[in-house]
Amino acid sequence: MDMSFGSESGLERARKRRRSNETIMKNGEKEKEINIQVVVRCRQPPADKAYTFDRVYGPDADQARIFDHIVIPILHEVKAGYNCTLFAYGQTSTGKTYTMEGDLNTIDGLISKEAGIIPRTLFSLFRDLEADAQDFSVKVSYIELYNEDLKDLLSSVDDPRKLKIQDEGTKKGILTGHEEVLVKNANDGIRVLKQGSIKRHASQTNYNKNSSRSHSVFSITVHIKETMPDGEDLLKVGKLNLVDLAGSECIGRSGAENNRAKEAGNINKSLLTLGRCINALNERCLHIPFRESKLTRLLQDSLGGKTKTCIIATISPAKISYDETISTLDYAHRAKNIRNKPVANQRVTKKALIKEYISEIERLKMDLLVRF
Ligand SMILES: Nc1ncnc2c1ncn2[C@@H]1O[C@H](COP(=O)(O)OP(=O)(O)OP(=O)(O)O)[C@@H](O)[C@H]1O
Repeated sequence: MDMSFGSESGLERARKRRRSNETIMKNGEKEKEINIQVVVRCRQPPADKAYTFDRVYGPDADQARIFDHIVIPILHEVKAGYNCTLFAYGQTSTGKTYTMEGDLNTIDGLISKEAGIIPRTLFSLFRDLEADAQDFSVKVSYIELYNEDLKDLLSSVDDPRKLKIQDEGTKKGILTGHEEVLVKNANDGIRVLKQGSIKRHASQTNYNKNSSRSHSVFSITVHIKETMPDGEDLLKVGKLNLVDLAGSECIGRSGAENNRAKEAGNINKSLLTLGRCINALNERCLHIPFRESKLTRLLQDSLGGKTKTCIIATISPAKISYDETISTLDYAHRAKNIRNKPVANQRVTKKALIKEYISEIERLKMDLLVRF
């Protein structure tokens, strides 16, 4: 006998949810698969090949337009308690650092026209949080990955042993042991960013007089207090990772020799692993080679995980860069098919947060004991 007559059977409901890419989790929350967002920023688009992306910007797109279109919606998700990642990918000298950082100088406490995503994010975030008149706190961290070594750009002690990427359970891919600096306002955040940027590995290449030779991740974590109807205070936590990847380059043409050639080799190797992970995710393979580089271990949750991710692919206007441009577009096109299952972070009680801070203090004390 068909027990579901006149109403939907459980199987039919599950089928419908699968068609809409929706799963109901144990705690009753809906988990929905969404595609990674891919945006292309080009100073002159290639004429003879067609691709489909979420958005494409030409040479007339200024920093404010990129921020308003791409980042504002992501900031809403961060404030709603999601983890989000935005990363810039592209050939060397195509504008990744310009897009992510741009001009970091402020005039009378205001950002410049050429300011990129990070300074604009800090200003927009503080403006919104202050307008909402809720209790909140904002912390930032800044790390770089150079030649497969992680470095905390905000730490006064240079001890790479402190930094660890978790491999197990729900914390898989999460970095621990790095400084998280509490910032009071946007200008304070920019001061911290500038302080870290000075320490970042950069050198002159044939293509770029200030080329980033490392991958960097600037993270902004926001805690917002919410008071429940029963009077209990809960904290909503959202995080935004802003990733500036080192540029992919053709070693022969970029003039890299000796250590610089080794650097370029390492950069290309980690980007190659990132490409292999994107391909494997795209082809729905069972094994994704995340573990083969620290870059992909760090980005694991952003690719096929619970994070909301957007990739900005930057391409060159130069004819000589045609092959690299096509390679970037192919890379970005494949990334477009990756599906993430974003889940909002659980609200935490003050008690749970204090417990977390106590264990963090214990861990830092142990670190000090080991060092001295
Ligand atoms: N859309 C743009 N408008 C104006 N200037 C730009 C734009 N994109 C990049 N530039 C300029 O081009 C130069 C190279 O840009 P940038 O350093 O951001 O490249 P990159 O992709 O980060 O390079 P690398 O991978 O070598 O670090 C910089 O001087 C930057 O100011």
